[in-house]
Amino acid sequence: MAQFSRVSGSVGLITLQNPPVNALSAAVRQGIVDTVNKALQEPEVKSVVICGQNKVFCGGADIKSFRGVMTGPPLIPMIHAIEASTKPVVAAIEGIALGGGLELALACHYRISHTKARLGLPEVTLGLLPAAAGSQRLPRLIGITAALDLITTGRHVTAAEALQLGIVDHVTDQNTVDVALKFASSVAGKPLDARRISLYPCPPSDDTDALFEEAMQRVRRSARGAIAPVACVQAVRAAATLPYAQGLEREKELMATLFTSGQARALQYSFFAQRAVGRWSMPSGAQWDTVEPLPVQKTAVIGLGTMGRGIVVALTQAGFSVVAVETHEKQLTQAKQAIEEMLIRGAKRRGVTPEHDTITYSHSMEPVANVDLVIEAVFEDMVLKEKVFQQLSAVCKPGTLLCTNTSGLDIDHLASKTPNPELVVGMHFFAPAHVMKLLEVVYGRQSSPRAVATAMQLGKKMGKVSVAVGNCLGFVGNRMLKPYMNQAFFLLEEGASPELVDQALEEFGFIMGPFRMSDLSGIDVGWRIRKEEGLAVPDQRTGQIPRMQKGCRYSPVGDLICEQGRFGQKTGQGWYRYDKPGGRVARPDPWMQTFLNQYRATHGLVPRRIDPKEVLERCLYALINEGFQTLEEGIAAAPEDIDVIYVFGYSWPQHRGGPMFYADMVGLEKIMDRLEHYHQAHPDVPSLQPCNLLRKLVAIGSPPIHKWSQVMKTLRSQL
Ligand SMILES: C[C@H](O)[C@H](C)C(=O)SCCNC(=O)CCNC(=O)[C@H](O)C(C)(C)COP(=O)([O-])OP(=O)([O-])OC[C@H]1O[C@@H](n2cnc3c(N)ncnc32)[C@H](O)[C@@H]1OP(=O)([O-])[O-]
Repeated sequence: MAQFSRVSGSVGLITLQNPPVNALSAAVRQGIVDTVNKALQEPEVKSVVICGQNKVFCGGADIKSFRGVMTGPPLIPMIHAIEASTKPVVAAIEGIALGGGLELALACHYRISHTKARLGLPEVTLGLLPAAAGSQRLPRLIGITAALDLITTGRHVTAAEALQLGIVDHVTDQNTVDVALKFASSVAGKPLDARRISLYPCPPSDDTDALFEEAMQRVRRSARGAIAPVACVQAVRAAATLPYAQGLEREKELMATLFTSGQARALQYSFFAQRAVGRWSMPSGAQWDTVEPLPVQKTAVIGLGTMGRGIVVALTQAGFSVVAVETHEKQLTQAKQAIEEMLIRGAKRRGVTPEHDTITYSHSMEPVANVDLVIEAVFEDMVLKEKVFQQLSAVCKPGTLLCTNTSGLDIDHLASKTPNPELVVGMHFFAPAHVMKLLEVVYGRQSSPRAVATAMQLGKKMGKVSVAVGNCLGFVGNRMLKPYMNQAFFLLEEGASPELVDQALEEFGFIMGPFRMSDLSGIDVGWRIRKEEGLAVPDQRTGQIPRMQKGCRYSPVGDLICEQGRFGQKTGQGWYRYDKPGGRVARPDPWMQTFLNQYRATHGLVPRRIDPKEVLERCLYALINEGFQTLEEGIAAAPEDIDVIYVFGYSWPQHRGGPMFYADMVGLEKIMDRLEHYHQAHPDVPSLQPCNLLRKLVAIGSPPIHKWSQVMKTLRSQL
């Protein structure tokens, strides 16, 4: 809806009303058409201000309506009527002006913004492009290069940057609507042609072709197969090369190719999935809106290795005081320096002053006595973690939450080492912890709902996308990664090369395939865990690591190259070779080919040609099958949880929605059939055997993903 009121005699005020973000639903669009007509027809009204209810201008088109039949007045004519108005129209921008919201403001003759407002055209993040003339007006207003940056990245700009770019005419920290009303009456009757952006020529560039060629290459490199960024470049090119009306037609054509695309569906699913995971629930029935989090101001981090340092930085940047504990003096000094440097870099990037004085460094636990929450981030060793939890239980004040950053060890076991297991939860950050958005909040059998609520709220305050999951080995993310990695190893045994496997998954959209990722994070990390699990241990009789363990196929290729000191980037050699230890550029290594040929010969394996399709199906379907298993067990509450974990923690390409959304797109029956096909070929690999939940969903006709949660409820009760 939109409300019209007359203010100070001659200014008409139009207020958009559709909380929480005044999205341009059919009713709002109709309201704008009606109120603009009213303002233009009322002779007393000399100028108009458009603002949004609740100090929020407009969050753009109503994303929730995209899957339905579009009703109500179309956006473009509505927006054109504003620009064509003979009375000046001023946009009073508070909170946000995003997508169609900014396009609405660009049709106004003047834009006044509050200092705290954020503006942008983020349509590309939803698999779309600015389709209410934004791709034609913005380049005309701020130039091609700046417009290309905002439209192909979808990034939000601050009011200060919007003023500097020329998107807004004035920024105020006063009441923006009042300032806009005063301004509107001051420009009443003034000529407006010079304020109609669609009439502006697009500022010329030295070499338009070269500029767009370079932009297209850049966008294609970072898009990882996403189509919307490419269409955005094409739309802006239309603005630079065509008259406005033709450019608008081109914008419409391009939007039509995107609107119904699978990628747009995936990205919009991902948008709502990110919001859905915030509405967490536990098997006990406790959930996000029925549990009050505990207050947290003072925090502590125990262990200042790579993860601990990142967590200290993330907590400090979120405004918490931190006690940073590292028992090794030398490690403490190095950590202090590293943390300070990260804070300075972060502050520079955000244009703020670095916060240093809220961190207390200590090599003893004493200063931890009065904190509200502790995050343990010591070496991934259970015995060491038990000792730390016992020390914390002795030092901390009653009611202090004890959180562990373990990436997969048993939360219940650690909790059993403390007098208050209800106050123990996992907070699994992803490296680098001050950069990666994902946080797995892991509840154990005795974790209290308040402990979970507190960890989830802390994650949100740290700017993380937090997902609540149950306790099991590897939780959700790492647990699903195991069958994915195993398939990658098995494919090497059967004839593939690391390059072939990685290329198939990188063409699918992953930033890095399993072997390049493993070289980055260190192949020895997995090797140490496999040794602790008793897998990577040679048989005393044969001296070889058995290829069948507990009746299941096991591939020791990763263990064998670690035994040769090939840990990846950090040693300059891993699955690939690098120019030096710490090198980043992976090059195929002839040594690897020789090693794999010898390994196959040793184990009587006859290599065969493996096509990328098989790589994708075996690695991704095994991972997806494990995902269904975690849903079946209730470790993951809903498919959205898994998909958000994989998009924000494991670089699953967002334009493919996530593993479970992808499974829905591919078709559950096909996934099950292909798994059965590969399981027949590899009966000693249980992770290829379709799990019950997948079978049941197929048996009842493969309902769409948004129906899975309700099906799971009944199925879990039957399973
Ligand atoms: C023609 C035109 O060219 C094209 C085609 C378009 O215009 S395409 C649309 C372009 N617009 C966007 O991309 C902006 C998308 N929104 C956001 O980025 C963020 O929401 C936010 C605005 C920065 C606020 O963040 P927040 O953290 O304060 O709260 P929230 O939890 O995110 O949001 C609060 C609630 O509002 C809902 N919501 C937010 N934006 C919405 C929108 N545009 N449409 C419908 N619902 C929306 C959201 O789902 C949540 O609902 P619920 O979960 O409570 O039920």
